[in-house]
Amino acid sequence: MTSQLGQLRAVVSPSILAADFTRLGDECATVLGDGHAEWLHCDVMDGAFVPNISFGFPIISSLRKRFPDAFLDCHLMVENPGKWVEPLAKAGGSLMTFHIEAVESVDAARVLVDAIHDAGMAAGVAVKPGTELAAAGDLADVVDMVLIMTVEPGFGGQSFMPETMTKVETLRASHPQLFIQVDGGLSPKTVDTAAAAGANVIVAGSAVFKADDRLAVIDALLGSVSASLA
Ligand SMILES: O=C(CO)[C@@H](O)[C@H](O)COP(=O)(O)O
Ligand SMILES: [Fe+2]
Repeated sequence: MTSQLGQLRAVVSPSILAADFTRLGDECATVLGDGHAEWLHCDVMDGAFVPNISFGFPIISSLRKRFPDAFLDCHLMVENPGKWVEPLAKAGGSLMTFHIEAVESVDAARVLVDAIHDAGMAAGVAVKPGTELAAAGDLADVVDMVLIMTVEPGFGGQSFMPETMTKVETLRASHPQLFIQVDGGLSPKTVDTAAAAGANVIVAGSAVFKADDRLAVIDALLGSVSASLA
């Protein structure tokens, strides 16, 4: 399958969970744009699949209105993800990533991937740190991206789990062109480990939004991945 995401390249996706929600649009404007971040990572949590509630489609829809050209990378930590394909597409999501743990079977996941594509979005599948790669790996030929969680989903600001890198290495060895995203605890200190393992999409919340120089952090993350891809 040809990925909707284009050629393999370094991507940084700042996680808006770490932004100041009272001025979310202006926060996003500080990281988006030429030579800055291409994507915005939007963590949707339902308080059931994960023990936290974050934000939902009205926020995504507002971001779409303010940033018509932004790539909205939506990480759905929700039960019954199929229910949310149409609302997310309507809100303007560019990519919908669902958790393999939230679907009944690989066959059900394939149906969901088709629905996401039919709704005009790219499709991603995520695996928690304790979940074997196998089920999501089976989908690697039909999705546009696989997300290997590097923390337990639910909260920002946690520590990167290096033991998850074996999954990234295995996936990269079998899928040289696949977009592989890592999410949780990524910073200029941990990115080299993820980049060397084969990740090309780096989600970073705290490391970007809590930094004095956000663009310098984004540059450092992009530089690490670009060097590994070269
Ligand atoms: O999906 C999640 C957490 O569940 C992440 O996207 C976090 O928002 C990343 O935050 P940092 O670890 O980079 O602060
Ligand atoms: Fe996330």
